[in-house]
Amino acid sequence: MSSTDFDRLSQSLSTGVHFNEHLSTCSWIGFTLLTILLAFRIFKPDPLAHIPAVGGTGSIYRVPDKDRWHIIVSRADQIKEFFKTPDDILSVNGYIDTTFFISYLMGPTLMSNLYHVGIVRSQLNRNLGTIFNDLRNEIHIAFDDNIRPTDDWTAIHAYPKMVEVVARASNRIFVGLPMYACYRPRTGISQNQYRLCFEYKLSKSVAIAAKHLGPVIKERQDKIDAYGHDYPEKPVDILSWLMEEAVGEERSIENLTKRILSLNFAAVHTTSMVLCPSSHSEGLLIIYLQTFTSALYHLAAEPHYIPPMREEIERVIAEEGWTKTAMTKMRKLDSFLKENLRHNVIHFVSSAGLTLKDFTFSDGTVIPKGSVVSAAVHPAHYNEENYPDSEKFDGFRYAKIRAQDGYNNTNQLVNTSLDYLSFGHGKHACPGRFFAGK
Ligand code: HEM
Repeated sequence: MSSTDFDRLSQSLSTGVHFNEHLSTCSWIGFTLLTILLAFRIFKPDPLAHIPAVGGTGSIYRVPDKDRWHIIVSRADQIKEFFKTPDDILSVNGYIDTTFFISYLMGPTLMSNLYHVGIVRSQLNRNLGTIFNDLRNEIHIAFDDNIRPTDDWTAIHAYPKMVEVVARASNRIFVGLPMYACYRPRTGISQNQYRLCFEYKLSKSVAIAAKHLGPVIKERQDKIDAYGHDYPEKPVDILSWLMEEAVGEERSIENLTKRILSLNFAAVHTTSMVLCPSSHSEGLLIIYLQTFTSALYHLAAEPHYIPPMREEIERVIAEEGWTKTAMTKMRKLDSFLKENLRHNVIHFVSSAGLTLKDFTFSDGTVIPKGSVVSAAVHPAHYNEENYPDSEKFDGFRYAKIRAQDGYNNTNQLVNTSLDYLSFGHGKHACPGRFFAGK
């Protein structure tokens, strides 16, 4: 706009003269620009045109997500390629960040520095034997508090009870007893406050959780300052390991709290239910299914599984006592839980990733940069070659395989494979599955 135009416009605005005229000129310019933009959008070549939409034929297809297309890979050899693709081409974290807006909502370092995931993968898994008694104890009390023995049948809504049990068990191991005490309803903390501790309600929740966690972190920090990281009676829990590894800003109460909340999100909402990485996508009709809740429901539907599992549990405990090793000997129980995840978990896709570069499958299908890609679970879990009579729920399917010579250590709940994708597979396979399996 020239200075004369500008002067004229200012004059018009101040006097009100010719204002409508200017307004209509601006509207025309806006309308023309919009038309050009729309034309570009409509006539721009679609980079995904070569990938058929769901309902067509093809082992790689796309389904509409709420804001983008989601590409699904369904053939076994392509799923194998999918899991082998390096992170700098297919990024799980890129997908999580662009879907859940973690960097925007929780600050950039939560995604750029995933040291808490490493802690689950190494320290937590290495210490499962040490924490086993605390975990068992907590589950015991949580069940007693939530499902009280009665003389007669009592109706219970299983899902909220399981969320509570899993949240308490997880947080006993995440932050230890003093902090965990604030979660306990019997201490007077309201149910609502309790929920805020483990639900993801962003800055307000972070602030509330930090208020509870702050004194615990401070007390531990004082001991570290006085005695170093190996101070006497140091709790064996995730908060201790986070405090050992955190550097710089990550040591702040707020940032440590965010890590704990983030792990709660990963643990609680998957163990009590299954949170598919693409659970956001209404277009995919992703179904949340309660992992252990669905196991309980299945047990109620097929109670003939109860006596053999009970017999096995009682026998193993009589021989071994309640130990982590004893758990590994309960093959029927393990098999039932694994079959439940194979058969009942209808999270249609596993392990979503965002392509950071164009990527070409060996059959020549090009996946353009910026696409979301997932592996389809159904073809893997219902493949007749791997699972004879795959449509049938066979609670002891895996126990029967493990009973064969040389197969004892295979087909366990925590084993992932291209045929079993409930915990994902490959380098990003769920690191919390060993803990969840306990
Ligand atoms: C039955 C319970 C659970 C199920 C079904 C489950 C399932 C999954 C799945 C499907 C993934 C994505 C894997 C991939 O991208 O390939 C995942 C990732 C993850 N899970 Fe779990 N999970 C469960 C319990 C837990 C628990 C208890 C924890 C924490 C103690 C946990 C921590 C994580 C973390 C940190 C990741 C991200 C791993 C990475 O990106 O490298 N999960 N989980």
